[in-house]
Amino acid sequence: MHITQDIAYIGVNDHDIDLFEGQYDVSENGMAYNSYVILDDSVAVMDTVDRNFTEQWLANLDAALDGRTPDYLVVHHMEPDHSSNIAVFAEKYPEARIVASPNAFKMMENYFGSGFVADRRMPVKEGAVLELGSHTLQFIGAPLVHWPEVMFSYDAKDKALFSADAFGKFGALDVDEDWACEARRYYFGIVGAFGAQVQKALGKVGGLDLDIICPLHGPVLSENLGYYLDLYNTWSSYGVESEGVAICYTSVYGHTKQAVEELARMLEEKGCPKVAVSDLARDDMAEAVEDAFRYGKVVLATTTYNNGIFPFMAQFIETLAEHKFQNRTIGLIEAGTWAPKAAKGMQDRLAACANIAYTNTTVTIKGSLDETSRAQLELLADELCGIESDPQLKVDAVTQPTAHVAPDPEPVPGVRVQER
Ligand SMILES: Cc1cc2nc3c(=O)[nH]c(=O)nc-3n(C[C@H](O)[C@H](O)[C@H](O)COP(=O)(O)O)c2cc1C
Repeated sequence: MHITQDIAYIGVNDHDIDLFEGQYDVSENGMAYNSYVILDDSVAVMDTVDRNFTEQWLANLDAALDGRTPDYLVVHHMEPDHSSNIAVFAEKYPEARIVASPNAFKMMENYFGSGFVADRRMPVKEGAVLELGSHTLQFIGAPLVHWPEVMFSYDAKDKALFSADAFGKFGALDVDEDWACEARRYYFGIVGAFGAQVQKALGKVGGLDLDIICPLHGPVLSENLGYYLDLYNTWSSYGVESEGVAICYTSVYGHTKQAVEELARMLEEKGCPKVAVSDLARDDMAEAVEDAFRYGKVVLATTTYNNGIFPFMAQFIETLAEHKFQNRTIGLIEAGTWAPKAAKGMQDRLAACANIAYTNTTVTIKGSLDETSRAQLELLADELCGIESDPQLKVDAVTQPTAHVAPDPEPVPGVRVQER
């Protein structure tokens, strides 16, 4: 498939994969491993593909070469889903030179043995160029987007940016689906922790005259590139992409779930533009992470669990913190039967996240929902929707001291309680 007159697509679709990078569920729509070839006076192949698709990729390459021989293999990223066939390529095309960052060559030795292609290496650094004829490749360092060795390359003739994993998405190319949802889940899962480095890379490409973005996963982007660049700028600066509330919860016996459902209904009734609800034990946690980054307000609802918080919520907050979750407003709903303390447990873990604001209202469910906790839910919904609450609601929401439970009655002399 030709992308431009001289740039051909030679990648493959993977519908056998269930978990990408060992954790992201792609069992429904698979993955694409993209590879390209620039056919000019010289021929440059841009990255290889996953080791499970060697034959198909070589056949695609062969067809695109149409009898020609590659002069270069340009390696943008060394993750095995792109680098696994470098050794196969090097053996099949012994004259071709390998172009990559110095760090990439170190990784090649780790994967393919010391001295690998030592006599055919072309290490390139920031700003280096490779003349192919009418096409000139300019190399742009993009370290930690998302591995240390990553680089982009820019072809001035076709105004094409080869962007490594940046601007990629989950999903094979023979599946027709919305780009943003699976690109957002992919970004926050895989690149999310490296926002500062993505910002730096965006700064380098911002001034380029771009017509095409050729990522290593997902479709080639060739229209309205500003939409994609703006999204990457929002995501990598940890900005709020959409107005709305993400509610992420856990519940064992349904009481916390009931509170979440009542809160979601209240938010919708009060005009909240979007309420995204995730059950952290049953839904895809990567989707919940995506929603937590997408919206500016997040409600975390969980049960007190052996004096701590429920494991899925602990894992979720840890994942958010690992991905540099920040700049958000958080509302907390805690459940407990005898000593609710999940709110503190969640806040202690969220202390690792920067610039987190908490709502004034925390909802405490002791056993099951009652008038007080329902009033707290209403207060929380008002606050999240920017609505001034009825003063009476604030009174109703005050947790009454626990009704004094009378001690067991003293045994009446002479009356024996039947021991079971
Ligand atoms: C294994 C287990 C441990 C719990 N530990 C506590 C606890 O330490 N303190 C407490 O107040 N409630 C504890 N609970 C009760 C829950 O916090 C919660 O009140 C109960 O599960 C009802 O909420 P749910 O219907 O949303 O699950 C525990 C529940 C379970 C299942």
